[in-house]
Parts: sequence; C-alpha cells; structure tokens
Amino acid sequence: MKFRNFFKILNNGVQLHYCTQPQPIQKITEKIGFIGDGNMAKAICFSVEKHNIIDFSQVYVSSPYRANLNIWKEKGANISIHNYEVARNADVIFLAVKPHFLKNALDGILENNNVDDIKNKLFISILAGYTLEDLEQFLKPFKESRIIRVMPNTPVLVGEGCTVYCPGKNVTQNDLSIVKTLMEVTGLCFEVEERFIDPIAAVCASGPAYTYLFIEALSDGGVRMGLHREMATMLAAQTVLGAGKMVLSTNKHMGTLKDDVCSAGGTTIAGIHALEKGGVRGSVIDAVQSATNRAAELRKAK
Ligand SMILES: NC(=O)C1=CN([C@@H]2O[C@H](COP(=O)(O)OP(=O)(O)OC[C@H]3O[C@@H](n4cnc5c(N)ncnc54)[C@H](O)[C@@H]3O)[C@@H](O)[C@H]2O)C=CC1
Ligand SMILES: O=C(O)[C@@H]1CCC=N1
Repeated sequence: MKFRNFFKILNNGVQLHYCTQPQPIQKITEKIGFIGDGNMAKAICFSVEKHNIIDFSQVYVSSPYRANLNIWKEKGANISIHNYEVARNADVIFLAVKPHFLKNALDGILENNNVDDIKNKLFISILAGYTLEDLEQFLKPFKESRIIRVMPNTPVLVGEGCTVYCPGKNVTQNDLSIVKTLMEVTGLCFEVEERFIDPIAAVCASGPAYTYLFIEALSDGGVRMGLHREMATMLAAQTVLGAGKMVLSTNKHMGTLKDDVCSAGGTTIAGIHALEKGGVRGSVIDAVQSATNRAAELRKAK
C-alpha cells in the first residue's frame, strides 16, 4: 500500500490532489528489460523494486561493460553483454542508452541474431530528443512492437521523481497501465502530448542538475559566512525541498511565497537584490531554452 499523488490536467496545467487513502499497488508480472545500465536505468529499476512492484529476478539488463553490470547481478537481475538477450527475454524493454548510442545498440541486436524472436514487445524510450517517429524508424525491424516515450528524472530513485509519457501507435491500455504502475510509485507521473516532452525534459529531467548548482552555491554561501560544510549542505538541501513542497501544497503563487519571506528592509530582500543583480532568473530561463533547443540538435544528429 502507498499514498499516491493524484492530479488532473486543467487548462493545460496540472493540478495535484494528494490522496488521503492508501492505494493498493499491484505487482507487474511482465519481464522488464533495460538496454543500457546507467544512471537513469538504475534510478528507475532500483526505485520500482524498492516499492515491491517488481523483483530483480524478472529484470534483464545489458551493457557492453560487464564490470558495470555486477551491481545488477549482485541484486539478482539477469545480466548480459548482448542486447539481444534482453530484447529476446523481456516483455517490456527500456531503451536507456545515450541517444547517439541507440543505433549501435539496436544494430547489435540485429547482427547474426534471429530477429523473429523479438516481436510483440513494448519498448519504453527514455532518450532525450528522439521522437516517436524517429523511434518507430529505429524499431522497424521488430515486428508488432509498441513504443511509449517516457521522460523521467533521477529523483525517481528517491520516490520524488517527475515523469511524463506519450504513447505511440498501437499502444494498448495494458501497456499504459504498466508504465503508470511502474512510474507512479517513483513520484509524479502523467501523460502529455509529445510536443511538450522537450521543454518538460529541459525543466525537470535537466532540472535536478540546475538545482544541485543552486544547493551547492547556497551551501558555499553558508561556508563563506562561517558555517561548517556538512551543516550548510544539509540546511541548503532541506530548504530547497521545503520551498518545493510549499509551492506544491499551498497553492500560493511563488511571488507571494517570496514576499512572505521578505521583511521590509530586512535580510532576505538584501539577498534577493544581490540575486537579481546576478541575473538569476534570466540565467535559469536561458538554461531551459538551451536545453530544449539541444534536444532538437540531438534529433538532427541521429
Ligand atoms: N540522466 C538523466 O537525468 C536522464 C537521462 N535521460 C536519458 O536516459 C538515457 C540514459 O542516460 P543516463 O542513464 O544518464 O546515461 P549513462 O551513461 O549513465 O547510461 C547509459 C549506459 O548505456 C550503456 N551503453 C553504452 N553503449 C551501449 C550499447 N551499445 N548497448 C547497451 N548499453 C550501452 C553504458 O554502459 C551506460 O552505462 C539517455 O538517452 C538520456 O537522454 C532521460 C532523462 C533524465
Ligand atoms: O543531459 C541529458 O541529455 C539527459 C536528458 C535529460 C537529462 N539528462
């Protein structure tokens, strides 16, 4: 049992509803594969397993580097250096390589292998940039495959992720239910139109990296003013967590929440003045714009 976040889409915005009753969570019986064993594959799989949605015995994972696979083996997953083994054995296959390695990863499946073994699979792509149309081209050799484009972020590992998804052609209700069951336990998760995926990736898939910079800088500021590092970092991180929760749960505008902190002639407004002089808002908006545009560049380079 777990408390889930519920939400509905209102006028293109998402409204969160926190559920007060624990919801029964069903286990997934399908075999789950990961082609690519890196940061994002681990974040998704380890989190989902922790929530008892799957067991490692039903997980298949491949990567060319056996040493990296040991951590999966120790947990009980089925590992291989051949992507074909994952594609053949798993029912649901996460494509979790860097975009520029996808062609190579799929070519490895096709070389000298029986492609007829790989049909009727649900592929879940977490790749930045590549559209459903691109993915359909890449996956053409695999008969009766269905594709869902999913954009997660690394905080899924700690159950505070943001994930959006967009189904491709022929995706079934059962396929959608698998994605929802897997990802809803890892944080916020909802369906979007594909045109929103690149900007969403720029906000919340890349967003943790921007936020770590801010937390580090806040901690540095504390150290500059005489706090010990450990304490400064703990306080900075908890402050960002708390501010995020305030935005999500009070329904107040960010400007109002900011004003609630700024006393007239007080300390905070002096800090805000310094941040504005440094162009913090313009820099963050530029970051989201650059990351969104970079997704289109990745697509062109495929
Ligand atoms: N890291 C993040 O925060 C997010 C990443 N993504 C997407 O997830 C995908 C994976 O990113 P990360 O996990 O960060 O990268 P990563 O570099 O940590 O993991 C990729 C893994 O793929 C493996 N690999 C390389 N060539 C391969 C091949 N031919 N066959 C099988 N495996 C191969 C590597 O050994 C590596 O462990 C990317 O496409 C990225 O766009 C999406 C959302 C967030
Ligand atoms: O930086 C990247 O390309 C990936 C996609 C979103 C987060 N990390």
